[in-house]
Amino acid sequence: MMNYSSRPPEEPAVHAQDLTVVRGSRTVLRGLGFTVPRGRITGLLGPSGCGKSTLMRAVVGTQAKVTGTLDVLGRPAGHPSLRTRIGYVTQAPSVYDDLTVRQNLDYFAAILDPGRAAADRRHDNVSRAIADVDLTGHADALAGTLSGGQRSRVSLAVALLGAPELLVLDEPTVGLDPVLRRDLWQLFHDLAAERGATLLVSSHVMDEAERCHRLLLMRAGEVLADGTPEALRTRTGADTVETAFLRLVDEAAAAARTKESTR
Ligand SMILES: Nc1ncnc2c1ncn2[C@@H]1O[C@H](COP(=O)(O)OP(=O)(O)OP(=O)(O)O)[C@@H](O)[C@H]1O
Repeated sequence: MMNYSSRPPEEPAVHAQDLTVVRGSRTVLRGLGFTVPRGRITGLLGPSGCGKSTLMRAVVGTQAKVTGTLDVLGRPAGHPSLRTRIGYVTQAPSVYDDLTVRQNLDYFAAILDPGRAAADRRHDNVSRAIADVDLTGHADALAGTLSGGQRSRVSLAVALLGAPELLVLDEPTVGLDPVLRRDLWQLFHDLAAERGATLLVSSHVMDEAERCHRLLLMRAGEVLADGTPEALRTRTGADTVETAFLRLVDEAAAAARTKESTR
């Protein structure tokens, strides 16, 4: 089941060009161009409603009305061959409340890696995924009796089962206490460094930006900036990514005003 990619790091995990998404009657993402490097943690940051979840849905291939170029792991987004190569955790935990943590994992493991011959490997993978998210002590608890943060971690464990090359995590640290948040970020770094996984992690908490290798800063359906936290701070002369973000918003507003006045 361990099938992490050994492709050269220069080929990005995600490449988007002129990416546009319409939801209902609204254009939610407008002409985005960006890349997500392999084996790194890319943070997708921006205020609520700016389009982070929509972008993630497009990357994993579940979003309708996507136009432009969007290549994921060398294939067009949504290609059937990508299904087992991508792990996706939505904001709403997708777990069965009437099953224990281990039974939830056993169920998904049986779909990913079926057959009696794989029973030992499934057992090992399930135990590893439960340990990865620090739920070994709760393995026999019913998911319905867990806290919100614990249920989110069960969802994350399910996504880790297939050892995906690309992990797309929509606000994975919402509702977690500082210790768990720190531990989860440590896990993300381990997954990137030790297993070569690529992580695309959304958050609207700017202090999480500093934990990412690279950032895509979004606002109102557009990518404001793309770079390392350090480069973004340096470029804007800011002490924090939050201040850098605010300066970039001001810059973008000033540029829009200039464009408007020269029409
Ligand atoms: N089904 C829909 N039909 C029309 N518009 C939608 C639909 N779902 C979301 N939107 C709009 O798309 C925009 C982007 O939503 P999205 O959920 O991608 O934002 P987000 O940055 O992930 O927000 P949050 O941080 O609150 O989860 C929002 O303005 C939202 O109102």
